[in-house]
Amino acid sequence: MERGKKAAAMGKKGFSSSPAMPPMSLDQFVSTMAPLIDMEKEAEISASVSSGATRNLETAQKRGSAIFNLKCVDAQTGLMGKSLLEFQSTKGDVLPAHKFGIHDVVILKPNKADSGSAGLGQGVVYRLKDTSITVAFDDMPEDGLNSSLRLEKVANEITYRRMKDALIQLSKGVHKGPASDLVPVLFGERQPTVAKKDVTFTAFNSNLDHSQKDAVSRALSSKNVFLLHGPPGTGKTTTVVEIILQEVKRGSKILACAASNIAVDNIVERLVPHRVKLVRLGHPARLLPQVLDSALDAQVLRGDNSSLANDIRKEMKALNGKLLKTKDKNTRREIQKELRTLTKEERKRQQLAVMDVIKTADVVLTTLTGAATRKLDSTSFDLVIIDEAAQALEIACWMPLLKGSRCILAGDHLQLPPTIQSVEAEKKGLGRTLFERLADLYGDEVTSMLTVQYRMHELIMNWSSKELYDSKIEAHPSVAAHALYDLEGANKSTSTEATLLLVDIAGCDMEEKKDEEDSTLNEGEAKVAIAHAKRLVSSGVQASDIGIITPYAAQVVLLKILRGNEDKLKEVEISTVDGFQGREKEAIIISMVRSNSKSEVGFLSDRRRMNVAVTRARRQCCLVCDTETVSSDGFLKRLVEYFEEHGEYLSASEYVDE
Ligand SMILES: Nc1ncnc2c1ncn2[C@@H]1O[C@H](COP(=O)(O)OP(=O)(O)OP(=O)(O)O)[C@@H](O)[C@H]1O
Repeated sequence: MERGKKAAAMGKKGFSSSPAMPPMSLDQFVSTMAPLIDMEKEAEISASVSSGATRNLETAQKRGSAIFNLKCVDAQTGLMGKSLLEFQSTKGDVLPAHKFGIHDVVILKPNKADSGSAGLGQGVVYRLKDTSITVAFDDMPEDGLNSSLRLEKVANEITYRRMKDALIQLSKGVHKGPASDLVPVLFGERQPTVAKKDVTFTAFNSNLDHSQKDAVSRALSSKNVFLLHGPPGTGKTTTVVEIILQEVKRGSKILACAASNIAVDNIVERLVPHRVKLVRLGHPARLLPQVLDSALDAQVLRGDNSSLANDIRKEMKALNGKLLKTKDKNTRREIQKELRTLTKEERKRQQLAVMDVIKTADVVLTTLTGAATRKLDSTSFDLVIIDEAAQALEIACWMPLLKGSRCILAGDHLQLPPTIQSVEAEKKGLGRTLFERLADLYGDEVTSMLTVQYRMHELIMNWSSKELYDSKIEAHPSVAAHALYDLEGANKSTSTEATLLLVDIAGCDMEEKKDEEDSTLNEGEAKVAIAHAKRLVSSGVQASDIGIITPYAAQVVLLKILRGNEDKLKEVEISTVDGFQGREKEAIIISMVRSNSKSEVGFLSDRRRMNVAVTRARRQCCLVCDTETVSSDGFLKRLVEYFEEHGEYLSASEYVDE
């Protein structure tokens, strides 16, 4: 029987978020993915300013891939010699709507420069606020900083090149590489195996719950592949960290990766107190300040080979000085020869310094793309661990996987998948994750689900647990009944008492609209969401404990405008649902936006998006929506009914005029 069918017949799965797909062979994978990567690359390039498609700068601005009319308000040196420049709008407070993200590569140009011009410098977005953007440049741009400026987003072609390389390596066969035993298992040609005897261990973290302990034990027993399924708030990263510590104790060399820099840094931060020998690879501007000490650059600077390289550089400087003063041909030739030798030696010393650090580390941590760096070319690992694996393209996971003989993937395919720009590539399966594919292929045989959650009040959790996790999740007693008014400084009031609150805009004349970019927004609903945030703050809840999230980008901009400069609400975080994955707040206000006579709900019906939205809340979840419109979708109807049954119902009219 084919493996996928076999798993189904044995009742091992039923946990895919999309209809079960037939198992995929290595050849099929390579031939399907190659054109899809190109499509995705094209889609990203055409959305960036440098492409012909957006030569028109006005279009670039509309699309959010350029920010115009900026002024440089601060310039500092930091981050191992990088220059940090902060920009604000010359026109007003909040930056115009844009699609810049933290860590994006950008080019700085004079405001009116041609679209094809070289610009003043290229850098990496280091910090992003509503009112300012900070960029890290390798060198301080020499001039032009006093005039009006713009930033353009650059397509990140390196990632695509590296993914393509990984695909080529896979297609050539990896018979002799470190992953030679792993590849057949991940493509269903060979069964996964586990240690004959259960592995017992003494946990470093004495608080691990039963499901976490069980998962660690099964991970340690796995010989090729293990999936750690971590629903919201269940301590997935806590468990990953315990697995890493146990594996280090066993003597394994580990490559630990995640799709995002922040997830990698989270692991680094939690490993550092255990004095693990680790190194974090990556551009310093993309790392959290608190992990910079673990960065490769910082460790290289501390190494012996690096100080030798420094001595050589000093010698070269002296020789260059001599060269400038010497006219005699023979002496010049000799100095030049010596300089060439020293240059080679210096490069060699630098490389050795890097190799030293990587060789002695028990754990190397980097993003998936970072794992394809040449610095790791000659290093293989006993274990590759990928966190956030359900948010990563499968082909991206192969960059680290090719370097290891065993793997552990952690994630939750019932939260949002990776973002894909090309609609065509998405339709053809680029977004299907390895986590999901393996879950379909092997199911429970290789999977453990964490079942105790440490974030949400029981009422918030129960909806998600029942709808998506077969009612298997339980709330830890420390959070099961926690209320907003238990927070320091908060009072018990009608606004803080409810755990679930449904604010209905049906019949309140609050129809949705489209903005110029065709994104949907709803002003009435945005006002209600802000009004509820105000009520919470008036009841003593800290603004920084409140988050307003919405599926639509245009609604985010509108909410930020409506909040304005009100000091009281400044710290309230406003974001898209997708941008808030992985985060949490004590109180979450969800603005669902859709309100129309055709009962169209668009992408609200993606259960993974609503799962992420609701499960960001720790003590209160307030759903602002048009119950008539959204109830046209069966899944959303059940959500509304759940809130009606277990929470408090209010009409939006109660918030009008606030
Ligand atoms: N066994 C435990 N006992 C007490 N608290 C725990 C335990 N496991 C996890 N937590 C707490 O639960 C919270 C979430 O843990 P962690 O960051 O590991 O979760 P996660 O599953 O990676 O998060 P997300 O839901 O965002 O993916 C943290 O505050 C953590 O300290």
